[in-house]
This record gives sequence, C-alpha cells and structure tokens, in this order.
Amino acid sequence: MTDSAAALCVPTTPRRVLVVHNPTAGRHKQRRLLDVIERLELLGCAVTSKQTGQRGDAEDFATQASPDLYDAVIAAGGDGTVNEVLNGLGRGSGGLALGVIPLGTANVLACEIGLDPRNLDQIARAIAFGPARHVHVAVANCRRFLLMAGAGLDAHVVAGVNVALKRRTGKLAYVVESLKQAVGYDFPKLGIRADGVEYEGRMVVACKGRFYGGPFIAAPDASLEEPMLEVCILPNSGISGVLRYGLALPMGKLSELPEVQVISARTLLITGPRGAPVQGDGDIVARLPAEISVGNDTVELICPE
Ligand SMILES: Nc1ncnc2c1ncn2[C@@H]1O[C@H](COP(=O)(O)OP(=O)(O)OP(=O)(O)O)[C@@H](O)[C@H]1O
Repeated sequence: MTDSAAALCVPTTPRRVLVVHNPTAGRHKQRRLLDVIERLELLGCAVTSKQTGQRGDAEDFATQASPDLYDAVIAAGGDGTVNEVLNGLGRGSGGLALGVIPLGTANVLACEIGLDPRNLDQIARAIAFGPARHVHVAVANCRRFLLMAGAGLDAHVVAGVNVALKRRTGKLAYVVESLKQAVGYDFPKLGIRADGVEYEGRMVVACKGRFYGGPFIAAPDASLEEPMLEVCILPNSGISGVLRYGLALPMGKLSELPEVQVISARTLLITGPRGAPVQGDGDIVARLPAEISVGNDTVELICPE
C-alpha cells in the first residue's frame, strides 16, 4: 500500500466478521485458521465461520452476508477464495469490507498488502482493528478481480495445473505445468487493444497489483488504490521464452527485459483463439475475447497498519 493511501475506516471497536473458509486451499492450514480465530475472539471480535463445500460457495456466502450482522467478510484461503468473496460482495447489498486470512498456495494479495501468512498476531490484529482501504477493482468480461488477469501461457498453466500435485507440492506444481506447457503449447498471437492503441504479444497480464505468482514483482508501478491497469505484454514463445521470463520474474526483472512492454491503460480488449482461458487472481474467470477494464468500482480492503 502506498503511504498516501487514505485509510477510510479504522474501527474503534473490534469488527464483527464472517470468516469464509475454503478447506481445499493451500496445504494443511486448518490449525492456522483455528489459531487466528482464537486470537480474533481474544481481541473481542464477534466471529462467525462458514466452510465452503464446493467452488462458488464462498461467493454465495459473501453475497448473502448482511451488513446488519457483520462489518466484514474474511476470505480464509488463497487468492481464488478472495476472488470469490470479492465477487460475492459485489452482488451483495454493500457496506461490508473484505479481509483475508492467507491460507493459499501463492497468497499474492497477502504479499501486496504486507500481511505475513505465518504471523498470526498480525493477521488477527489487522482483521480486528486494521484500516480498510479504498481499493479499485477491475473486471474481466464482467467478473471482478483484485490482483491480475492474464491470457496466453499463464492462463493455460492455471487451467492445466494438476490439483493433486498442487496440494502435495504447492507452487512447484505451477513450475511443472509451465514446463509441460512450454513444450506442448503453440503460443498463438494475441491482439491487445489498450485504450484504443493496438499491440501484439504471446502472453499478456493486466496487473492491478504489483505482485505475481507470490512475492515476485511483475508491475512495479501498479497500485491497488489507483483506477489503472499496468499491462505487461510478453512477445516471446517456446521453452526459451518461458525460461527467460520464469527466471526474470523472481529476480524482479521481468518489466526491465527489453522486449517486454509495460503500458498503463484503463480498458483492454484481448483477442486470440476464441474460448481460450483468461485467468483472474489465479483462477479461470473468463474466455477470449476478453474485455478488461477498471473504473469506479471499489471495495474496502482490510490491511495491516
Ligand atoms: N470446498 C471446496 N471444494 C473444492 N474447491 C473449492 C472449495 N471452496 C473453494 N474452492 C475453489 O478452490 C480453488 C482454489 O482455491 P484458492 O485459490 O483459495 O486456494 P489455492 O489455489 O491453494 O491458493 P492460491 O490461489 O493463493 O494459489 C478456487 O477456485 C475456489 O473456487
């Protein structure tokens, strides 16, 4: 979060929260969740928790949450669970903040807001008393996202990742799938119209936040609080391209590679093979052609102090 961000809401009493837990997120994180809930109760929060039984439940729970009963809905899971709660809040009656207990594999949102998934005291304090910041939300074909949306190889990796392997090995499953795709994927050209200007690439990621895939900065100038997308357009294909980008990302150098374009835009149209997947916040949220935009839609996001 930028220092200039205006904290719109710092509660004076502990928040009343609905915790929505995805038991399939991450690996063996049940203990961590119970420990955070215990801390929340010690801090004086009124806590209700609901566990999802299938994909879509988190979204429905958030839609149905009443601002008469709760101050915030807390996504206990990974970025996909946060995305579901974000979309549910968008369909709900309004007035509820969004928070996170990071239990996922990559936890990109936690990196973005400076929340340490292992620091349970920090997580609980943020949920109970942390500032809720006014964050701009983007959409991909009408589906809200908070962090990033991408088409090309990364979306195919998200679509193809072996879920059982992900449960066992975490992020390694994404590395394995990326290498598999690098060999089998044909890297079709993607057309990108950004605020009316035409570009071309093999992979495109529209970043709302700075981080990608974990604690790796892909778009240094992105800000959750700005109604703007930082769009990374990657032109290379094949195994050499994948290795080049895959090595540059953890070193924070992706946006500095000479062939990589990073442009600021508020509206994007991505075209390519009709029906090809588009990932948003690490899950498949749309298909090509995809209209991606950011405007006045906002959410109050609970952050650590
Ligand atoms: N009870 C459930 N059973 C099966 N899938 C679920 C359930 N609840 C939620 N999901 C789905 O699980 C998927 C993965 O969840 P999530 O992204 O939160 O965890 P993750 O993939 O481990 O973490 P990250 O996104 O940080 O890598 C999401 O698409 C979500 O919709």
